[in-house]
Amino acid sequence: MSAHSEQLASSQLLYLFVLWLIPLALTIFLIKRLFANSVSHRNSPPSPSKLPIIGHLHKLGLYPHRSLQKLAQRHGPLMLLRLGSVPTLIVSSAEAAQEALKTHDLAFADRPRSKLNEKLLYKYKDVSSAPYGEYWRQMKSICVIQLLSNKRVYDMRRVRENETALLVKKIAESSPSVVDLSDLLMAYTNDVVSMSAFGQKFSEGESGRQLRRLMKEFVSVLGGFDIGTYIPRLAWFSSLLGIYNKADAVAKEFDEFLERIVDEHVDTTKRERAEGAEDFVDVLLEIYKDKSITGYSIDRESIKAIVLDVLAAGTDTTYTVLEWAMTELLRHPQVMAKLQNELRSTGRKRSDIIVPDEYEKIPYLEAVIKETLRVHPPVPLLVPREARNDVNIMGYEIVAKTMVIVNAWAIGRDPTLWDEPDEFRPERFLNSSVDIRGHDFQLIPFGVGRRSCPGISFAMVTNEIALANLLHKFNWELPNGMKRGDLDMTETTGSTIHKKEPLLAIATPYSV
Ligand code: HEM
Repeated sequence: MSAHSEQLASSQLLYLFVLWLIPLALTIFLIKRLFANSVSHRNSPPSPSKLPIIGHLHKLGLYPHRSLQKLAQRHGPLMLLRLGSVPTLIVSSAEAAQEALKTHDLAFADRPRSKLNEKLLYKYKDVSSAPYGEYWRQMKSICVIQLLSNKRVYDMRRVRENETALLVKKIAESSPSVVDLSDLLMAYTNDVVSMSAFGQKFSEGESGRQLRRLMKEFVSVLGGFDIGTYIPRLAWFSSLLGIYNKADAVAKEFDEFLERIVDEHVDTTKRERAEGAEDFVDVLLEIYKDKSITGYSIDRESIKAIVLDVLAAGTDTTYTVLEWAMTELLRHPQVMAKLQNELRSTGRKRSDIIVPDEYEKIPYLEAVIKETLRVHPPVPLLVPREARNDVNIMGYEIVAKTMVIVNAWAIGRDPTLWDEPDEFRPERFLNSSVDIRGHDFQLIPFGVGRRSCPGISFAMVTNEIALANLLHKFNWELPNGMKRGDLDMTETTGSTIHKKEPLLAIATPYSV
């Protein structure tokens, strides 16, 4: 979802606030030094100099993945920062990521708590923020086995095929005018996710309008910066800004929306069931009614929390890949031409919707998507973890409750792992076994281990079918004589990184 401007405004306001704290912090720092006793330190990872109260918060800047990469180049692949009062381990190399996420997967399998997560995510009853433990294990296994397994994702192919056909139709009808690809791709991914989750579209009708507005507000509040998370005694400032009241209001309205969805599914006569497959709410209600399916019961709140997770974790992230892939293809016409040749050389009819799947692999298409995930991982710092106990990692002692941030963006651009890491060159994946499923630590856009993303297959097939058809059926150029070097690559701020300016392009239907 796009909440760019709100996120930017709130980030900038908070950033100014953090800057205002610097003189205060410096004064306290000097006073403390005057009275300081020598303190014994454990063998902690290297840490840049910090300020009292805010610690290293001021070093994050508007693009933390970039600032942290620069810091790691000076201080090493394991750094210990203090974000306010929160000790935070920053992991910036493939080797360190393997140590943290594989060797010590269990120790780092928790998520940090925050007041905003608590308010917006049903008191941590969703999968992504749930504390590590039995409840999380049950919810995660419902996602992995019941909702997002390869079989379920395959069974839901009609939704993807219909939405892809619609996307192609919209673009063909707009030709030769300029199309806002960002807007179209966001509508496509959001509709695939919401149709799969509960059989309704984001882009249509009154309920779609409400959902679009709600998601925008939800992402803006959840992705915004809450100083109270890092400096609890300054939580009053977040209250003053109205952040917590806003979170309560959004949570309440979202809950009413999800209640209605669940009610409509309970009373199947009230809704037209999508042809063919069940949606996620149907599956969750079956488990709710019959605990023998999973061996444990779930309540109504868990159903709503899982659906909310799917919307929050699945829409923005999936769309971002398509937007950056099309941006890079427009910047690299020779890559686009090579992909089009591959797609068009197989003797398919122009009107057919191409459905790449496990039976029909399209190697260069896969390579383009992997390269996009390497250069533009949608969630560059993954989702923060938290140490469940004291851990010794690469000779350093990490204390329980330390937050862990893995800079997947920096790892994907590490020159010791990748030739010309800033270049978009899908060929690097053609004769390589490096994959995105969390076994190759130089490419981990979906995370690794117990807490890794359960939506990989869903996201990959949703992106592959759309990209294959956009490139098979159309030739693309930039509008108004724009040169490819002029394409604005500025990123948005926030936890999921989009292109800041919408991607505009002209499509011409391809004819043999
Ligand atoms: C390109 C698309 C996507 C990307 C890049 C992505 C990335 C991620 C990342 C980095 C994590 C945290 C992993 C970790 O801590 O190791 C995550 C977790 C998660 N993702 Fe995704 N995701 C995507 C799509 C999806 C989709 C489509 C769904 C659901 C339909 C989904 C559902 C989740 C859930 C529920 C979690 C929490 C897992 C847990 O805490 O155990 N994601 N995702």
